[in-house]
Amino acid sequence: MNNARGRAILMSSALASLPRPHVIRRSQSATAGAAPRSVRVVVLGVGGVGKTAMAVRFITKRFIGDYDPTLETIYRHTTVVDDELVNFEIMDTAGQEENSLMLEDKCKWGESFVFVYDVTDKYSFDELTRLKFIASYTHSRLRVNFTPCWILVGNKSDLAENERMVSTEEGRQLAKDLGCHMFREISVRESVHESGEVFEDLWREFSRLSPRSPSSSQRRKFSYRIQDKIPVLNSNASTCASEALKNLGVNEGISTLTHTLKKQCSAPGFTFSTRTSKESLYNDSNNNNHSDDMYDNARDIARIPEADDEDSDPATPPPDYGKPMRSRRNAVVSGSLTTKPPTFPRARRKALCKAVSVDNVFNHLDENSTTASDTTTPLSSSSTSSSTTSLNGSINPSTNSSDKLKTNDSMRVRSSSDAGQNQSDPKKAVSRNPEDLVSIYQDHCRRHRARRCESVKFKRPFNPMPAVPLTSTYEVGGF
Ligand SMILES: Nc1nc2c(ncn2[C@@H]2O[C@H](COP(=O)(O)OP(=O)(O)OP(=O)(O)O)[C@@H](O)[C@H]2O)c(=O)[nH]1
Repeated sequence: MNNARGRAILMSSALASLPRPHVIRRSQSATAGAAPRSVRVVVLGVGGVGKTAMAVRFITKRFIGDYDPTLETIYRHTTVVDDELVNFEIMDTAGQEENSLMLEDKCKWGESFVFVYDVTDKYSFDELTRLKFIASYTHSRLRVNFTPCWILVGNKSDLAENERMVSTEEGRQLAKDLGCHMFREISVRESVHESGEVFEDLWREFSRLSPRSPSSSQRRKFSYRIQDKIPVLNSNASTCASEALKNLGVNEGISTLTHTLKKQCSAPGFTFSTRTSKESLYNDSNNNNHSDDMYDNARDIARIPEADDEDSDPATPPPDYGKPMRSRRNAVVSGSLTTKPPTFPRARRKALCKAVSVDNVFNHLDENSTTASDTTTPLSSSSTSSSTTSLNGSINPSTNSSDKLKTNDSMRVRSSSDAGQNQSDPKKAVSRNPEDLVSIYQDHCRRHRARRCESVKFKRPFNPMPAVPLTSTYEVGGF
């Protein structure tokens, strides 16, 4: 009996001397089962200073070597800072955006701000005074229960030795003059950790300044306008999207997709964020080209007849693809490729809202080829990741699209009275061959990119996709 007691005492003292297990301490709300605390960060700076590179480095630890001007993107990334789970929402703004009203909207959305300049570019340094003024002024007019954190970052310090135009001292002085809480000089290219440290320091300072998170009603108030327009990427979205496209045998678009991660998927109908409403965009005088593109692409793919569409037959009711989606607001990106188009007026929404798999396209082809009618039957031909199994292994990823069907006309199915004509006209015939669908899809990618590049708003140089499948210069992944 005494022996047993002695052993128990020995064991408990041995256990007590063991190191305590590392416990991730969460904020009170997190332990209570609620979401981790979060902060919304807006990264501002002129084009090419490395905003996207910095955000992607923080999230993926990888460096983007190429430059592709950003459209807007919001990244969601959850990580542990000082034993606390933090959810970062990082808005990577377009450095070439010149619309200051849009900028005000973004500033209202943000809770903390990172101002980035390039140490080899004096202009990017000087511009920050204006950007900081807009951000400060916008925030001073809001009634919010938090204090934003401001950080000034000088990037590309690896080039400083030969090309520096802004000294470290000047950077520090500007941070002081602008009332920034911190100043950092970093090289996103050379250092894996410096980018992360910027965001981690920002979180520390923000949680010191504002121990309580901004209320959700406050957040919602500023979210709707912005998040309806800007795609949201969860930090594993790019991998899923690339995989889905690869499984479909579509190489084209993958490099854009992974390259940007950031930037919107160039494939028409494939949108990362589906919270875009055509009506709301149209009502907003600041926005036009982007919404037009999204609308046109979705319409092109689904072939929804328009009143002013030459080929459309107004008497033909839109096809019923099932129950329309109720609320786009709930359709936040969940990290996978989605083909849900933007919200349209009810009649079009009915036709557009259901993502149609490649299998369904084949079914439609079967149905329509047996229907005797003189009308053009609209078809939807976008593909979801769920459809990939049917094509797995059956598509050669290195298919050259140049000798495949090219025009959008091939997306239509004519009635049986046209069938003979279609057979003689390869452009109008619809092949059951999945490779043809891939080439049609690739063609859409190309046209979409061209249209977007022509957009005056974003001032993007025209850079058509080569017909040869691209190999990415780097890989984004590891989320
Ligand atoms: N040498 C060097 N190049 C960098 C560094 N950070 C980014 N770059 C390069 O700078 C270029 C622009 O980077 P981005 O991250 O696309 O710039 P951005 O500020 O997002 O530009 P916009 O999208 O136009 O707003 C890319 O070619 C990057 O590879 C760095 O620390 N050192």
